[in-house]
Amino acid sequence: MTWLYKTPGIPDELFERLPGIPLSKREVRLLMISALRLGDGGVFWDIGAGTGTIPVEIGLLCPNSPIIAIERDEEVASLIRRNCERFGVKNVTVFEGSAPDCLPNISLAPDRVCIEGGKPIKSVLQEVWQYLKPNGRIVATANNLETLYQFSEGFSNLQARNIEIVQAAVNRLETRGIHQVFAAVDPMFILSGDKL
Ligand SMILES: C[S@@+](CC[C@H](N)C(=O)[O-])C[C@H]1O[C@@H](n2cnc3c(N)ncnc32)[C@H](O)[C@@H]1O
Repeated sequence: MTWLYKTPGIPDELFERLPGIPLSKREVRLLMISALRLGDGGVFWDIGAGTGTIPVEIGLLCPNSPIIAIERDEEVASLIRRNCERFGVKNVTVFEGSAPDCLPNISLAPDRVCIEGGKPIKSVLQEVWQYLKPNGRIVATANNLETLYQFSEGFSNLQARNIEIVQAAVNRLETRGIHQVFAAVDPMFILSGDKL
């Protein structure tokens, strides 16, 4: 099946999933994409690409951008390839490796980076910063205070500009038994910062 709509925000259930492999929920994904401030043609790295929702969405939005999806798990890397095929995305290269160690092997320097995996966090951030082009931008996600703090401190130490942190709280209406209840979608912190 090829997804034909141009607006981002593909419904979660349209992606192929693997048990236990996380997926950024649609509403959170939209905030991440917005925070990236993409331009078609720029090089994009997604570190810890998981199910591949971000490379798929960005591949559709920016068909002229080289997109590198970095994923340490071989099975998950294959899942990303299948999701790209499913949505007809042709400009994603899946790079199997563990960040930060694998990053020097990527030949194209990025204009935009999304950090969703990799430890220690500060080493990943420092390594990415070295490769990030001038006027480049990093967006990182955190679902706990420790990660939030490490990214926040990491951005400050690197003297990133225009640091922003947004905490999204999204609730979806669900049917539970005889009731319609609002269920929280994984609360997420979205951090972003620019390199001069
Ligand atoms: C939270 S998931 C990303 C989900 C993704 N946002 C999506 O919606 O499809 C994080 C992924 O990072 C990968 N990962 C964790 N540490 C990594 C590392 N050091 N290098 C590369 N990938 C890593 C995990 O295998 C996992 O698939």
